[in-house]
Amino acid sequence: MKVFNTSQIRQCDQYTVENDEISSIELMEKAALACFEWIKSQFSANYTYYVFCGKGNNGGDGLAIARLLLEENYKVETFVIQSSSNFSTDAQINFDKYPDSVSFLENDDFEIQQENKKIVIIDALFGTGLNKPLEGNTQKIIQKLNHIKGKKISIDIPSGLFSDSLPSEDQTIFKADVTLSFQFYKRAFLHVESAQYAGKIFILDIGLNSKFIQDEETNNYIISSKSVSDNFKPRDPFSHKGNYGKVALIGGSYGKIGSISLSTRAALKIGAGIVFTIAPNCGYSILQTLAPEAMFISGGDEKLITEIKISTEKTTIGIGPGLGKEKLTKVALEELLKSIQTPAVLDADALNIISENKSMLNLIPKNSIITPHPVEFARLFGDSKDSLEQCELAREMAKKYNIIIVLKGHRTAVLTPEGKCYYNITGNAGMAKGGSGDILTGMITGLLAQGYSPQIAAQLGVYIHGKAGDYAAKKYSQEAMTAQDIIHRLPEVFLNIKK
Ligand SMILES: NC(=O)C1=CN([C@@H]2O[C@H](COP(=O)(O)OP(=O)(O)OC[C@H]3O[C@@H](n4cnc5c(N)ncnc54)[C@H](OP(=O)(O)O)[C@@H]3O)[C@@H](O)[C@H]2O)[C@H](O)CC1
Ligand SMILES: [K+]
Repeated sequence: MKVFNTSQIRQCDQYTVENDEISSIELMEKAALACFEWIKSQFSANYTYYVFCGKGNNGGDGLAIARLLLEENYKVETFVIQSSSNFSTDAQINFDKYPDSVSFLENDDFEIQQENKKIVIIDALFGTGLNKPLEGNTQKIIQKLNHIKGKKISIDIPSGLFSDSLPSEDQTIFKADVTLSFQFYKRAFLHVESAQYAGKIFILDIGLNSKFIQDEETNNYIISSKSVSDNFKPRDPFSHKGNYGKVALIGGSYGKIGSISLSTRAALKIGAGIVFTIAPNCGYSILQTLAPEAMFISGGDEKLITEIKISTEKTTIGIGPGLGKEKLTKVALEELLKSIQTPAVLDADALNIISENKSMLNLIPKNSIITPHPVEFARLFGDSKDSLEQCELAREMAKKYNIIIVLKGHRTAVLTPEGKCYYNITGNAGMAKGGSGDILTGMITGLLAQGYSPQIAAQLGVYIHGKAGDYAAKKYSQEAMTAQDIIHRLPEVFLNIKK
């Protein structure tokens, strides 16, 4: 699913009006109707709706939603911000059509009775036409709204938030519980600094022109469930274990055998045919007990990995979880990287070792997948001022080193050597716990071994990982779920991927 910037969304809007049998006012009505239907499906008529509208098309949406609510006898109070700007053409039409009186807001002296009242505040003040940070009266209005208790819904985007950039710390922005946005994710919804204002995001289809959407180029995408099922390869009934690849997960050190055992179990559970674990000898009994399906290969020492003895020709390597950064381990990693010709997966301490020996970056086989969290990424490639800048730096580094970077975070992003960015929108805060990353490493390595291309293995890996995490949260709660529960919920994910 493509992510467009504001100017592309505007062009798509315009193209739809010029090429389809729909006028801009009809498109606004369609957008308002989609919001109204959503609201109706969630809230009863016991609520009072306070609709705050600007003078642009976002305000036009708000006025149309308020009218639709009134027409079905919901209790509605509508406010329009008084400003020197005129209404946009379509907002004016909806203002004229509004069957009740509206209150014009000169400043923040409006009153909302909160006692014992179920209230919904609808924010249709500013949308994608925001041209500068809010100040003066608009700023005061939004600050006041942010202090009122009630359900808060933003139309298209929280007012005060820009679609394509991140806010500064002192920017005033409406804080929504829910954002009902039209047709596309906006980039701001995919970065933690801005997404926190949007709450839960629902993308409503308003039928914008599909040819435009198909032809218009972008470098940013969402990994959709459709792309996952399109790329997913069901198992061949005539196959044997040799058809599903050979994996070697390498890592663990004294006290950190758990991490490589999680990777091992994830690789097994994601469908890899044959799995080896290379770990220090202290991990032997633990690994053979926790993952009896996998074979153990000694990493050469009791407590750390000093040698990696595996033929890398037909084996897909995943290295890093719990590895440690001892000098002998670094040498073993260096030797391994020099010997691999095919893409591998590098995570955690494998990346930390490389960040302390930057020349090793050039040893990473092309099309390999590295899976840093933001701090590991910064150690490798330097600091960034925010997550958007870090994402752009990752895009450059993926191109420069010809690798795939899985930048983990609130919305994990997969950056490719072609400069594309694929955001993952599955997953939840219950996964922000030790061990989740080790599982992702095992999953991506297991998918790569099964013959998925590195880019698809990375995309499927992050999507499936997040989806399994969502099932785990549903069953055990975000608080009580642990990383292992992500592995346990993989069956639901596979049973639900359309084959
Ligand atoms: N394809 C779609 O997604 C559709 C989107 N719709 C809705 O349209 C808006 C975008 O509408 P637009 O009219 O372009 O812009 P806004 O409504 O967001 O805002 C324009 C008005 O806001 C004033 N403005 C802008 N920034 C500020 C500011 N910092 N302080 C005060 N006022 C500001 C601006 O005034 P100017 O005088 O500065 O021009 C305008 O008055 C989109 O978000 C959707 O909600 C369609 O309805 C359906 C299709
Ligand atoms: K808004």
